[in-house]
Amino acid sequence: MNKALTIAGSDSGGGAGIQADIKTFQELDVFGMSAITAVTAQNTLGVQAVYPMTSEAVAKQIESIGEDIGADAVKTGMLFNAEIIESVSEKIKQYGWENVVVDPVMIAKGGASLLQAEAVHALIRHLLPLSIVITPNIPEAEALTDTPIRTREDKEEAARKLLALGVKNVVIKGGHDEDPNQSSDLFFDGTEFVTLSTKRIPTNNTHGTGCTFSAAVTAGLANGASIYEAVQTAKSFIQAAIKGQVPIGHGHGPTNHWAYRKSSHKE
Ligand SMILES: Nc1ncnc2c1ncn2[C@@H]1O[C@H](COP(=O)(O)OP(=O)(O)O)[C@@H](O)[C@H]1O
Ligand SMILES: Cc1ncc(COP(=O)(O)O)c(N)n1
Repeated sequence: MNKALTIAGSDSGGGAGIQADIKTFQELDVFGMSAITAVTAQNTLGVQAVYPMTSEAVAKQIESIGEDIGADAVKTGMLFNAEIIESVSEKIKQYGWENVVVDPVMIAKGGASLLQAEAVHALIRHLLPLSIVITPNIPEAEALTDTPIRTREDKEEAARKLLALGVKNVVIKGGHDEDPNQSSDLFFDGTEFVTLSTKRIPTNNTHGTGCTFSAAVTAGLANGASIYEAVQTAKSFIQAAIKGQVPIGHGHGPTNHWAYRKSSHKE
């Protein structure tokens, strides 16, 4: 029984955060568990409120899993503040977890802050060195490296800077790219750059794409895949999920977490 733990925020609307992660784990045959860092009141229109947990409450949830069940892979999403980042990092070290996927969530698509600006430094200092792979989108990669990203060369430069911070592997996701035809993610393991491209799907329903993608990478690692294999499957999973669409709510709708299972053509 392969088990994965997500340490992230709750999205009441069900499209991102903990909810997206657990749905994705389930779809990829992994037993999903959670440590909730914050409760958000959220829907397809945006984030209406954020209620962070105490760092103690987060640590306790992780201990409950570490002391009894264990985890084959762990992912982090919304961590909100420096105290939570520090206690999550401590617990990851305590339990010796190595398959750690860090999705450095900073800002929701509607603009709400999911990580306090002063916590970026704590993320870099405490958590990034414990990760096996990090999955920033373009604005997050820019914030972590102080590098504006416009071109492919900029992405490579940012990826190199992230590895210099102690990161072992990185995927810079291309959802925010200008390219109208392709959505291309750049994978870098310190030696080779590999681009994973799929056809860009014209849609507003991209709420939770980043969470879903990094959860799929985590599920792959829990199932024993290599990092690159896990990233490849995650790219197919998110492509199917965006294509599948779930047109609910009045704003940016979520992705379809069961579409990959149902699709006969896994791209
Ligand atoms: N319109 C789209 N069509 C196809 N793939 C997309 C689209 N938008 C995002 N993606 C893919 O979804 C994943 C998440 O990317 P991104 O949206 O950049 O993350 P985030 O949600 O963290 O901002 C990446 O694999 C990216 O290439
Ligand atoms: C609780 C929570 N965590 C993360 C996101 C980011 O979502 P996205 O995957 O669209 O960047 C979110 N909107 N809410």
